Amino acid sequence: MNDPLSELFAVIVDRRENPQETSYTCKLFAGGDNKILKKIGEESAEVVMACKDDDPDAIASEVADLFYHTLVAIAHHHVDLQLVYDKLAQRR
Ligand SMILES: N=c1c2ncn([C@@H]3O[C@H](COP(=O)(O)OP(=O)(O)OP(=O)(O)O)[C@@H](O)[C@H]3O)c2ncn1[C@@H]1O[C@H](COP(=O)(O)O)[C@@H](O)[C@H]1O
Repeated sequence: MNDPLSELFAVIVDRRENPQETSYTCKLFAGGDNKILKKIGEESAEVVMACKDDDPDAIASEVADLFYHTLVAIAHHHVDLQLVYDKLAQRR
C-alpha cells in the first residue's frame, strides 16, 4: 500500500529497526512510552486549540503532527498500521 500514512509508517518502522543518531523518530523510540505518549498528549491539545481557533492551516498541521506521533506509538508497540485499517474496514 502506498498511501501517505503507510509510507510514513514504513519509514518509522525502519527507524525502529535501524536507529540513526540524528533521527527525531529514534529519539522518541529511545524515550519509550513516557516520551511518545507525552507528545501525543501535547499534540492532541494543539489539535483542540487549532480547532477552537477555527484555523484550517493550523488544524491540518497539528493533525499531521498527531498522526505522526500516533504512528510512532503504534510502531513502538509493534502494532501494524494494517490492523488499524482492518478495524476501520470492519466498521463500514
Ligand atoms: N512526519 C514527521 C514529523 N511530524 C512531526 N515531526 C516532529 O515532531 C516534532 C513536533 O513536536 P514540537 O512541535 O513540540 O517540536 P519539538 O520542540 O522539536 O519537540 P520536542 O523536542 O519537545 O519533542 C518536531 O520536532 C517535528 O519535526 C516529525 N518528524 C519526522 N517526521 C517524518 O518521520 C520520518 C523520519 O524522520 P527522522 O526521524 O527525522 O529521520 C521522515 O519521513 C519525517 O518526514
